[in-house]
Amino acid sequence: MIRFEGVGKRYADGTVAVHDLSLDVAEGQLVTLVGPSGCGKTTTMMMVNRLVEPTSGRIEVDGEDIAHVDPVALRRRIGYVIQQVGLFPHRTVLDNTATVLSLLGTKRGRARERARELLDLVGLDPETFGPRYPHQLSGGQRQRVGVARALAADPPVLLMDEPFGAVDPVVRERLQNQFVDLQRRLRKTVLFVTHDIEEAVRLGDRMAVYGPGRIEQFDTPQTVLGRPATPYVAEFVGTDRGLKRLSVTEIRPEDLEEPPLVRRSEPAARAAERLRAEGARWAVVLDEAGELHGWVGVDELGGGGDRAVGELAHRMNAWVPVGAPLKQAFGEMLQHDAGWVAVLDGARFLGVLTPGKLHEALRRSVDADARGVRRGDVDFESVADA
Ligand SMILES: Nc1ncnc2c1ncn2[C@@H]1O[C@H](COP(=O)(O)OP(=O)(O)OP(=O)(O)O)[C@@H](O)[C@H]1O
Repeated sequence: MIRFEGVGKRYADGTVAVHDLSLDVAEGQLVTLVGPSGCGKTTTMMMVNRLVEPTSGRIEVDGEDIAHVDPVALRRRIGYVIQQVGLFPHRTVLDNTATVLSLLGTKRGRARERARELLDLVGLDPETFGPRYPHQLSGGQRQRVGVARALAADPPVLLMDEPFGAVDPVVRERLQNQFVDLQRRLRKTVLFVTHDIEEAVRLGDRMAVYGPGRIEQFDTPQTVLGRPATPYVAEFVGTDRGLKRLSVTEIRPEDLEEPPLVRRSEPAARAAERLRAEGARWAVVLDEAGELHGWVGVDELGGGGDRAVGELAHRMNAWVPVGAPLKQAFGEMLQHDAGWVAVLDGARFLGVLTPGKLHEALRRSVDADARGVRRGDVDFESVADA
């Protein structure tokens, strides 16, 4: 959708901001451009909507060489969100959002209706926030208006230059999560500039790591963190890149361990006998529908006679949905002081994730057929009642 072919930019004073850049951004992908200050990220982005003209190479948007496209027509297809949101101070939030549509000739009533939809889309109640003026909003809310406004003309391409840079870390994380949700639905082609490695990792389908004037690595966050291409990238992503990978690797069903299982309605003594024969010391307790009820120790079952397992079971609060990041599973383990977490698909129990399996999943994330993966030993000893 966006293609850079040997693109360079030398400013009039001789500064080479971008040197021989080649990069392909596929349709519907979000690519983060990350790197230290002054490495050419903003210049790269501004060449796409022709606010800056390249001095060499060519840039295509949707197969068209943009050097031959009228800049105004080009910008209509490209939403632009910047850190200094640039809202009109004397216009309401609703009018600010509708501005682009009005400029494009949309009738006033329709433009305002669409603006309401857009505010709703970015999580701002149009009734509450529409009539307000920009100074009556928090920084995070202003940024959301900026996103709504950029989406107004429904452009297939979005350029975002440190859009969440000016807000505090808590608000920034909320904006990021919300934007991830939005992007999942809208599937725009997005170039997103940031100097925050966490943000680049969290948001990007792919990330381009910039060194001075050139790209050092262009790959998925998992690969950049797991296999930095150069010492420069390794240093840039940080010594805690292993931890960062936990937040970008999802739990898959094949990562899971199958623990011993008992039914809630099973008589305790019979369950104990069966589990002892299997050499298990505890088991996960499921109800009749296969949903997680809790866990129980074999010794507790042993004295239970005819009572149903369910009466003796402990509740299990350490669980995560399948597809959640490994970081969330790790967090649950720590919070509940548990040696494993249950993984659910909706309410259905799928299996458990153990520290060993978590380690395997991390390896799998960079190399699907990693050889020599150590089998994780399940440490059922350390299960604690949550
Ligand atoms: N109009 C200009 N004239 C001359 N040099 C410029 C101009 N704009 C940018 N530069 C220089 O080009 C280089 C790249 O700037 P650019 O803004 O693209 O970097 P960046 O990676 O976006 O930085 P930051 O993260 O600080 O925003 C810098 O050395 C900058 O000083």
